[in-house]
Amino acid sequence: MQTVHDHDSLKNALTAMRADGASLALVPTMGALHAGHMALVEAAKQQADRVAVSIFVNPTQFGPNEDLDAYPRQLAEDSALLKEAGVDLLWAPTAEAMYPDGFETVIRVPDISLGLCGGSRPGHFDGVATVVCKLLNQIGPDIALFGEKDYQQLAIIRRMVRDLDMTPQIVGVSTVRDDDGLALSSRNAYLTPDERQRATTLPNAIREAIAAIEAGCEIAVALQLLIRRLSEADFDPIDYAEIRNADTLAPIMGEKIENGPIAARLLVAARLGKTRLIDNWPLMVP
Ligand SMILES: Nc1ncnc2c1ncn2[C@@H]1O[C@H](COP(=O)(O)OP(=O)(O)OP(=O)(O)O)[C@@H](O)[C@H]1O
Ligand SMILES: CC(C)(CO)[C@@H](O)C(=O)[O-]
Ligand code: BAL
Repeated sequence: MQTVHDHDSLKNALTAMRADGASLALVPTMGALHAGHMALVEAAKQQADRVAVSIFVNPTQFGPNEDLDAYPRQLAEDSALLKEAGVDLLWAPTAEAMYPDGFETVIRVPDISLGLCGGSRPGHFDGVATVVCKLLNQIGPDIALFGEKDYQQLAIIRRMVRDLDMTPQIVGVSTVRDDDGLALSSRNAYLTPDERQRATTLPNAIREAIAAIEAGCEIAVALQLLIRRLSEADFDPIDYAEIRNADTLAPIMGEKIENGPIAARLLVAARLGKTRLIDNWPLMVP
């Protein structure tokens, strides 16, 4: 595996990797790799001849009071994992390489960024869309893979790529979970042992709400029960618990469904201690 930190080395590495006409997949990450990231790498290997992974803790997607400084950074361990997994290229740009002096362009995908994580993390998705656009331009992959755990992010990237006529195919990968159902996330490392146990309330409450809705319970009632269960497990604040159209992310809330059942997603974000957890699950709204 070749590891590069600057644009000239990246260009040379890509030219060599592409010389035989090989197809290329990109897996963008912020590092602190876990089995969720490695599932993206495995899916990438199935779908392309060569795999590139980027690791960049992107400052522009963190709000002023968020965890940019605390975010885990472990390039040596990450690099060993990627090498072991058969990754061909690790792109780990410096902040200066990504954002040179005078950098000012912003990519905004305004409607899909409204609400959900975009509501509780103002500006977050401008930072994500801009850096993903740059990563896709820098690497020029045939496909790029993203986790469904960050469902709104995936929808925003799909829309950006479509709107800007970008060529990579965007592939979504199912959420990888621990045995007890908690979605893997680099931020789970912030949880105390006690919080880690209580964190399972999040996927459990989501699945219960979905079972209730699919059995005919009113959406508003099921969401109230979900919020109550999270509060009882000391999640505070609960940033959102919403049901959205699975494709467009348009809200679905108590209106009469004319052409039901429709494919939807129940999405939740809530804080447990100092850790903000997100999760989402598919459902059919009858
Ligand atoms: N449990 C998971 N299953 C599948 N994909 C995942 C999972 N966790 C993260 N990913 C995906 O990996 C990519 C890189 O994510 P990132 O580096 O932010 O990791 P993370 O664990 O989501 O970290 P964070 O704690 O910041 O949310 C994203 O496309 C993300 O959706
Ligand atoms: C897509 C991404 C790598 C952009 O910084 C980040 O938001 C992430 O890790 O999900
Ligand atoms: N996994 C999404 C990146 C973030 O929360 O900033």
